[in-house]
Amino acid sequence: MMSYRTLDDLADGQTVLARLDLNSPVSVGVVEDNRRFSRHARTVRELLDDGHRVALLAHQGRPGRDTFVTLEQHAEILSEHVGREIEYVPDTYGETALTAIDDLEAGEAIMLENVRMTDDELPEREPEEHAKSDLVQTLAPEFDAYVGDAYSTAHRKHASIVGLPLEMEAYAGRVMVSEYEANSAIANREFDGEVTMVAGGKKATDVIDVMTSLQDRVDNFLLGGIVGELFLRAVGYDVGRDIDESDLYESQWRANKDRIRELIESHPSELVYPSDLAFADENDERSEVTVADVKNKDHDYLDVGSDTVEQFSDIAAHSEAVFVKGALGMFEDERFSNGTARVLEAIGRSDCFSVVGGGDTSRAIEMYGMDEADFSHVSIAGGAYINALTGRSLPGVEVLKGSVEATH
Ligand SMILES: Nc1ncnc2c1ncn2[C@@H]1O[C@H](COP(=O)(O)OP(=O)(O)O)[C@@H](O)[C@H]1O
Ligand SMILES: O=C(OP(=O)(O)O)[C@H](O)COP(=O)(O)O
Repeated sequence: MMSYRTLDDLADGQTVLARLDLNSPVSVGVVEDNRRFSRHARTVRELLDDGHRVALLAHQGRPGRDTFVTLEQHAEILSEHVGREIEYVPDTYGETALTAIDDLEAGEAIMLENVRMTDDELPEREPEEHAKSDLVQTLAPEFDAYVGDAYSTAHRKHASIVGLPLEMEAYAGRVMVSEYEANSAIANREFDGEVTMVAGGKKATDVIDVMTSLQDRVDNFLLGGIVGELFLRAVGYDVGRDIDESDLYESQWRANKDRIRELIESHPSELVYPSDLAFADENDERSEVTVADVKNKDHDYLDVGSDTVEQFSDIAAHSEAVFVKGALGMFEDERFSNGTARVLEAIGRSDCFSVVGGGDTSRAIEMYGMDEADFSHVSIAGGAYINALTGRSLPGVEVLKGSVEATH
């Protein structure tokens, strides 16, 4: 359990600065709604229903990227989820922002401007350093309390994540609590029965970080995606290749081949390889082949095959806990969704403790008609989820634990 204060400890009638993570996909300048809005809406709605005066702080993208936009659309989307109007303020901590904060009435919320549009936010610095910044020194005195809800940014030492809570009475929001407790369960090995991890997707280096860290805590690593292709290569089945101009296969092989070989040598029985794969045949339809029958790299193998799905589903169904990082196939193309969707369904049907992490992978749940409630927890974090799985520190969590005496 994380030692922290929560909204249950917040006194009545406070002026609250709440840091959310509403960082979203942006296509041609349009911010896409996603589960980060619905999740953070719970914290915001609770603060408003309890009569607090609320200013929201969040970020979008990074300078120089096409996802780096204002939070005007975020305020509109969040208002829909909260069911109350949240006024967008095109300023973060200047006079316009301070006036808007001062004008807040009980039960009202405003959305301050993208905090990454300030100079103080982004440099990775120690909390004590960030606490001295203009951003922190200007905003902190305007509020009674800081609510840290941005779990999916908690791996960043940014001013609004680690500086503000050092200068204010800090509380963990509902997203922070649920994400931290679910995602840390595997690192703390809170299970007696079999623990299984679905290790897939295209960010192989991240996944291999997790596998290396959890190698003594996980009983079955179900290998798929590019991760599965890399492990198959290490045992003599070189079936993978870079698709189009992507450099996801060869570069991640070079970067990880030694660690892959170390895992194979130290934990051979925990590694469960795909026994068959799927590809698009000459009619552009899904076709399957056993790994042993792949003669040369004449296809892009974009999913695990049906025999693999059956084996993985059975292992997952008999596990006490299952953690998912990365998809088993290129599920966005329905022809290659079988691995990801069928194994997720098997996990959802079982009574195991299940956590699905990663922005892309967790999207498969809605895409294939599953319900988030089928799983113990569906994380909205990517990097922070990796840190939690590997037991690495989350500065945004540590500062909440340290800033006030523990009450939980
Ligand atoms: N065999 C494969 N080849 C290429 N891409 C794959 C393959 N299998 C899965 N993927 C891709 O992996 C992505 C999901 O994994 P990843 O991005 O690593 O995880 P997340 O973003 O959920 O943390 C999906 O977008 C899927 O298209
Ligand atoms: O989307 C985020 O991280 P994620 O892609 O690891 O989930 C967070 O908002 C952090 O964003 P950043 O990786 O630009 O610091």
